[in-house]
Parts: sequence; C-alpha cells; structure tokens
Amino acid sequence: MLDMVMEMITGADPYTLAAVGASLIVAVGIYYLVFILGPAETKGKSAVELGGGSLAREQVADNYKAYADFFKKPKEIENAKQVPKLVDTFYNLVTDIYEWGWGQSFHFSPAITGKSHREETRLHEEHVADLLHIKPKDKVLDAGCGVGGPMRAIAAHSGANVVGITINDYQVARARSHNKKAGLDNLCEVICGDFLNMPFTDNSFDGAYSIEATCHAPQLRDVYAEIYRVLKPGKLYVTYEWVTTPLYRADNSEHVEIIHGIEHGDALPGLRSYSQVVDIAKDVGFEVLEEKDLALPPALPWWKRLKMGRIAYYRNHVVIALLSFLGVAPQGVVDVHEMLFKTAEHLSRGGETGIFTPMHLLVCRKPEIEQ
Ligand SMILES: C=C(CC[C@@H](C)[C@H]1CC[C@H]2C3=CC[C@H]4[C@H](C)[C@@H](O)CC[C@]4(C)[C@H]3CC[C@]12C)C(C)C
Ligand SMILES: C[S@@+](CC[C@H](N)C(=O)[O-])C[C@H]1O[C@@H](n2cnc3c(N)ncnc32)[C@H](O)[C@@H]1O
Repeated sequence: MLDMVMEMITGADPYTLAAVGASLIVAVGIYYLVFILGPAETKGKSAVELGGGSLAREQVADNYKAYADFFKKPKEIENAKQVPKLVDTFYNLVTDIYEWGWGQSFHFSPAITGKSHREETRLHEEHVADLLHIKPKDKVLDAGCGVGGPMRAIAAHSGANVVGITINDYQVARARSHNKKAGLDNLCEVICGDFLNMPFTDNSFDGAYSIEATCHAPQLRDVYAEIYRVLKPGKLYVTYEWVTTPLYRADNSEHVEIIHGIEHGDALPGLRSYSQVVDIAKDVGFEVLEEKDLALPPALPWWKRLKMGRIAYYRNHVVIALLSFLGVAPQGVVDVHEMLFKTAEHLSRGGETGIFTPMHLLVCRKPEIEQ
C-alpha cells in the first residue's frame, strides 16, 4: 500500500502534487476547526450535529424569521397568548448551539477565582437545593428545566426526586437522554408542558425552583400563581430571576438599547424590574423570606466568561458558516448564531453597567395557612 502511495507521489507532476498537498491542508484545517478545536465547551454535541431542535432542517430559516419578527418590539407584543409558542420556536433554534457552546446548564453563575465554569455552575445550582432544604424522597419541581443540567446537580446533591417541565419537546428528549447517561433517571423526570398551566395537582410538591426561566412568561403573575398552587403549604420556592436593577434608567437611551437587545436575543416579552418580581410574588400569596441580587460584589462578574469567549464565538461563526455553506448545517443557523453573538454583547454590557442581573434571588414560602 505504502509502495503504491510512494509511487503515485514520486510519479506525479509537481502541479498535481501541489494540488493534493493543498487539499490535504484544507481538509486537515476543517477537521481541526470542527472536531478538535471545537466550541468554547463541548458537551455531548459536535458542530456537525447542530440543527433546529424538533424542526425539520428546511423549516429553520422561516422559523428564525418568524421568531425575530415577533420579538422585534418585546414591550409591545400584542398577542401575549402566542409567547409560549414563540419561546418554543426559540428553543428549537438555540438548544443545540447552547449545548455546543455553553454546556447543559442554560444559565449564568457568579465567577469564582480558581474555579472552572463547570464548578461555578454546579455551586450555583447546589445553592438552590440548600436554600430549599430538600432531602431524599422529597418531590421537587423545576419550572423551565432546559436540558436538565440543574436538575441533575440538584438531584445528585440532595437525593430528592426532581420533576422538570419545559415547553420544548426537543429539550425533553435531550434531558431524558442526559439523565439516563448520568445514571440519574431514577431521580429525574421530565415532561413537556406549559408552566403557565401545569398538569400537576394542587399541593403536590415539597419544593419548587426556577432558574432563569420565568422571564419568558408574558405575565409573571401566572407562572408564580401556578407554582404556588402546586406547592404544599409551608414549602419553599427558590428562583433566580432576570431583572433590571435599581441602576436602570428608562430615560437613558443606552440603557434602553441594552435591555431591548437582551429581550430580542433571548425571547423575553419585556424584562421586569427587581421590585416588580418581589411585588408579584407577594401578590400571589407567597411570603418572601429572602431577596438578593447574587451578582453584586463581593461576587465576581457573571458576564466574565461571556466576554472572554468572544474569540471563540468568532471561530464558532466561521465553523457554522462553513457547515451551512457545505449543506451540513441547515440554512438559518448562521442567522441564529449571529443573533446570539449580538445578545452576548448586550448581556455583557448589561452586566458591566450594572443595570441588569440574571440572578436576582427570591426565596418564597407558601404559608401554612393560606391568607
Ligand atoms: C437564561 C437564558 C439563557 C442564558 C445563557 C445560557 C445564554 C444567553 C446567551 C447565550 C450565548 C450567547 C453567545 C453564544 C456564542 C455566540 C456561540 O458561539 C456559543 C454559544 C453562546 C455562548 C450562547 C450560549 C448560551 C448563552 C450564554 C435566556 C434565554 C432567558
Ligand atoms: C434559559 S432556559 C433555563 C433552563 C434551565 N433552568 C437551566 O438553567 O438550564 C429557560 C427554560 O424555560 C423554559 N420555558 C420557557 N417558557 C416556558 C413555558 N411557558 N412553559 C414551560 N417551560 C418554559 C424553556 O423551554 C427553557 O427550558
């Protein structure tokens, strides 16, 4: 075999040799970009597998257009009833890219010196379990569970049974497969449904949490009321909320532009302020035991990783554009990636200016005796 190759090489004219050499270099370069260098953090997804979730590949471009048009003016969304459907579309479009470029937990965490992104994420998730005081055999709700990164950490840390709900059926399939691989499918269950109208009986959970998910609700009151309904009296609900902080000024055009950019790139029907979320929690009947922006010092910037990743995102963009050009990735994925690229910029600016936080903590209790 080797003899044959040597003969081909020594017998070939210099032009053929140069062409073969150049093709080899390009092929090795593409392989290196896509498979070796890969994304910022590869977690069970490779670039060649990027798709549109439950959408057929030819539907991706049109769905992106429908999404982008709908969330153009988030604060003026006329038909709030359509929001969950468009949020579902959003997660069909972004779930693969999130897993590929971020990991299995779709949220931010305070940076911690000397800790990896994975460790910071796990600690931020275990904090929820600790605040809930949950124990083995408890039944806990994860409202807006994504592909289940937090549920696995919380189940493993506490031994409790976690039931997750997400509007997106592609995420259900991903979460179930990850649960099985992690050997946690005995503790973690995932269903597809709307957290504004959950298929669970009243007073049936020993605890509930939501991590960076209720911001997708057109009316926060509706999701809080549902969580209140399914919680047993005396039990706790912990949430990490996306909100504007006291530093946000509605008459500052830069602030307005940043918040609008965050809403548009993250399927949000209008961000709420930190004080609104507390008022709404109290309004639906919760006692608010603790309220705190976990992003404030001494916590280190949650947006650090987002900002530091910029070079990797350029590289990801090249990889996605190439795969789309070759017909491997569906049409429209490049636009989705570009939208995420822009939202990363808006999120970082929201963090740097201090006008936005993705981790406004609320610890709420459903009273033993309802008022
Ligand atoms: C809570 C929500 C999602 C929070 C984050 C998990 C995601 C918000 C923005 C996302 C990303 C932005 C840039 C992408 C980058 C261009 C790409 O190359 C790799 C993936 C990103 C880093 C992506 C990863 C997930 C986010 C950080 C919302 C939606 C309420
Ligand atoms: C940013 S992801 C966070 C996922 C998960 N909490 C995590 O931290 O990895 C938001 C999640 O909320 C879910 N979600 C949004 N609106 C929903 C709705 N109306 N009903 C159920 N889930 C919803 C999305 O499907 C997604 O899983």
